[in-house]
Amino acid sequence: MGPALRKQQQQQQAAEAVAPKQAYVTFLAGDGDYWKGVVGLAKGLRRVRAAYPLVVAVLPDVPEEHRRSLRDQGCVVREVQPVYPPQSQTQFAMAYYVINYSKLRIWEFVEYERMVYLDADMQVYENIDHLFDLDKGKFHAVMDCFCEKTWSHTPQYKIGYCQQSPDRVAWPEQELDLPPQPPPLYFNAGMFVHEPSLRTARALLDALAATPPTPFAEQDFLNLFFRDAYAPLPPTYNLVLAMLWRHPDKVALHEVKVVHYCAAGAKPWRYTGKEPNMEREDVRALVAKWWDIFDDESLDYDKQQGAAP
Ligand SMILES: O=c1ccn([C@@H]2O[C@H](COP(=O)(O)OP(=O)(O)O)[C@@H](O)[C@H]2O)c(=O)[nH]1
Ligand SMILES: OC[C@H]1O[C@H](O[C@@H]2[C@@H](O)[C@H](O)[C@@H](O)[C@H](O)[C@@H]2O)[C@H](O)[C@@H](O)[C@H]1O
Repeated sequence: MGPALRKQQQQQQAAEAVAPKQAYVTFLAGDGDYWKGVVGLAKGLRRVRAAYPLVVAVLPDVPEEHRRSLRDQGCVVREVQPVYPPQSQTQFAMAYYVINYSKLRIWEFVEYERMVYLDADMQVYENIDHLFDLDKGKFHAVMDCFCEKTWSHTPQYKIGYCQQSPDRVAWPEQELDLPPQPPPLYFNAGMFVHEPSLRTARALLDALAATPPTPFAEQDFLNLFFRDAYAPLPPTYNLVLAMLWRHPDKVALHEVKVVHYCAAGAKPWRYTGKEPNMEREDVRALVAKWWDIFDDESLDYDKQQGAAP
């Protein structure tokens, strides 16, 4: 090997040695408008001086124009192949949820030791880099809420039980057609801390092949797969918007670090304010806050001279 090639290889090894082994990661599918959510997220992470890059797992159907917009915002764009659940007649809570199984590909990003996953319909308003220091071997995520209509297929919705306020409607002990215990703690799969590993990636896909799909698609599956490792985080790290009207006593908006715009009609880039609860002042303010960041050109990657997003 000539001296020039040896020098280039040493430079490459030196660069790899300092490359961050940790990153934020999100998922983008289709040629629709979720890319705007990713751009907002990249700018939001830059605004809070996140120390790590934002990786975007994109399905092959994401157009080059959208990928360019993400790269222009400093994102690391990684194409992944879709993951599908076994064939079934399952009715997903939302028909498009079937593509969300492809989120599982992020366990294959083994150039990173630890990643924080965030849905593209989320925004980070305070620095959360400390999540990368949480205990390893656990699955850190925020508990979901069972009160929205999207849960109407579940026994807990039917009796009005929600893990967010377990004392509001106690789980009946003697109901014949109900399990004797409430469901195990269940997380929202819009934000979680995970450790990429090919072994785990393989185990996830093998388990998926043997698991009949259920209404909340990969979220149900991840709750099943990580049921013994789940470690709940406070709702400040993933404010599922419905908490504002379903469990207002559990929400202190000034403490919220991450907002998840997952209620019907809440996606800021499509917001009309006409769907139920979308006319609320707190929701309007959170949507306006998202747009303030999205429209802030000073947060664009090129303006920050390559600062970490
Ligand atoms: O057409 C779509 C639908 C979903 N997603 C990705 O999948 C995530 C989960 O979907 P969604 O946010 O709609 O679920 P929700 O949390 O609103 O139920 C999104 O945030 C995106 O990251 C996407 O990229 N394109
Ligand atoms: O594919 C299933 C999805 O399930 C979850 O969304 C749900 C959940 O938050 C419910 O509690 C809400 O009622 C509902 O509106 C919302 O869509 C995740 O946020 C998303 O990333 C994805 O895993």
